[in-house]
Amino acid sequence: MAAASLIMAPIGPTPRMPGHAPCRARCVVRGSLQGAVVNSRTEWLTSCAVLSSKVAAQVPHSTNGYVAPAAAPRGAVLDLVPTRGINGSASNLPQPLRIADLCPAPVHGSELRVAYQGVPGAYSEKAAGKAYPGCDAVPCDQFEVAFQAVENWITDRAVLPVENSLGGSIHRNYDLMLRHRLHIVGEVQLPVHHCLLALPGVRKEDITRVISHPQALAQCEHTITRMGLSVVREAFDDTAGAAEHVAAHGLRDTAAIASSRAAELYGMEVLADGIQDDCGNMTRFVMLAREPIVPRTDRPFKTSIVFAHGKEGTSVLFKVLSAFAFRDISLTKIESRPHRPIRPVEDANHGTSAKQFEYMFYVDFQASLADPRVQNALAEVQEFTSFLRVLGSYPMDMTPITHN
Ligand SMILES: O=C(O)C(=O)C[C@]1(C(=O)O)C=C[C@@H](O)C=C1
Repeated sequence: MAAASLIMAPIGPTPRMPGHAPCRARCVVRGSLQGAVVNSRTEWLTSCAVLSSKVAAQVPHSTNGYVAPAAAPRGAVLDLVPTRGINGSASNLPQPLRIADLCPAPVHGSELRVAYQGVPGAYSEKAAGKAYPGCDAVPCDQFEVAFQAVENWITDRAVLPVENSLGGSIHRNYDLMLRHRLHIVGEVQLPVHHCLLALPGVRKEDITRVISHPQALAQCEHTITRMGLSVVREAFDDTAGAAEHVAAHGLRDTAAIASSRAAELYGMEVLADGIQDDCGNMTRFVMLAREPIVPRTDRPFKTSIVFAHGKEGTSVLFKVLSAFAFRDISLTKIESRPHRPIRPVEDANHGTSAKQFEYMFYVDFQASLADPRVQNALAEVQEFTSFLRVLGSYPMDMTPITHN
């Protein structure tokens, strides 16, 4: 266990943030409901509020790492600032903690609050329900906000997409996992079945524009072309948000790619069903928490790590991968992301100097951190690398997938 505890050490629990409310705090609703105080969870949900951040260094024209759409401002935006002390008093002075504030996050199921990116009807909301049946799914307007919601004790978990069988990795979430101190505690795979939605009475011939999440547009690219629609495609924050936008603005020349649940929620009609380019279209989501779970060996586990090449020496990537191969540990995924600083490379023979990208490597493998083979492999990997972090060791999603 020595290797594992050494590696896990820098990722301690996230402290409860002073000045932030525990889960059931009252919150200020901004936007069109500015100044209103949400008194109950029901009011919160019916206001269809979307958690919004004061994200430091936020890129103004980029959402989810994609080029921003010409999106309408959200109607109601929920800020993370509590209006009252944690005990409900009107004072801004720090209030003493009560027993209730110290209650651990509820275990699996009811009352667990789970952050997801998007609005109700988004696939991520469905993934949150699959991961934690009966949970309170809390919509967030950006991935970053979902991370902050967990870190600041607004929610107990976040469920976020990391890869899709057609579109590949959702890089933004890989970068955010590195920047934040949350732990992967599980994964869920969700079949993604897209529909083309329009306002009631609108025909396919009326449509000149299709809007959706960039991943959804990419997943339906060929089908939309094959349907012979002469449309421009525009990126939107999330699939259900695109449907909500068409409905809210009465856009009769615009269709949205979203789920059939989004159609029901926003009063849209399904013009075409199952428009994803592959009927096996699937997105993998990870569940994130403030604390890691205790790894076990009595069921299939996956472990996700990230490391940086960094140290001098050759064949680092080869050596790292060999550490797993020699121990018969199957890798399920490897992803590389550029990160700063870019390294200057001198060529002594030609007297030139060039700059080379440095990378973070994300690796998933099919074994538990409690397995001695994994602990030995990681101890070895630490020898070759300048940075190593275990993002989580968690049960694999083994539920049979049914595509409808
Ligand atoms: O927009 C949504 O509905 C989402 O949940 C986001 C998202 C994604 O980020 O990939 C999730 C699943 C689908 O692959 C399409 C979009």
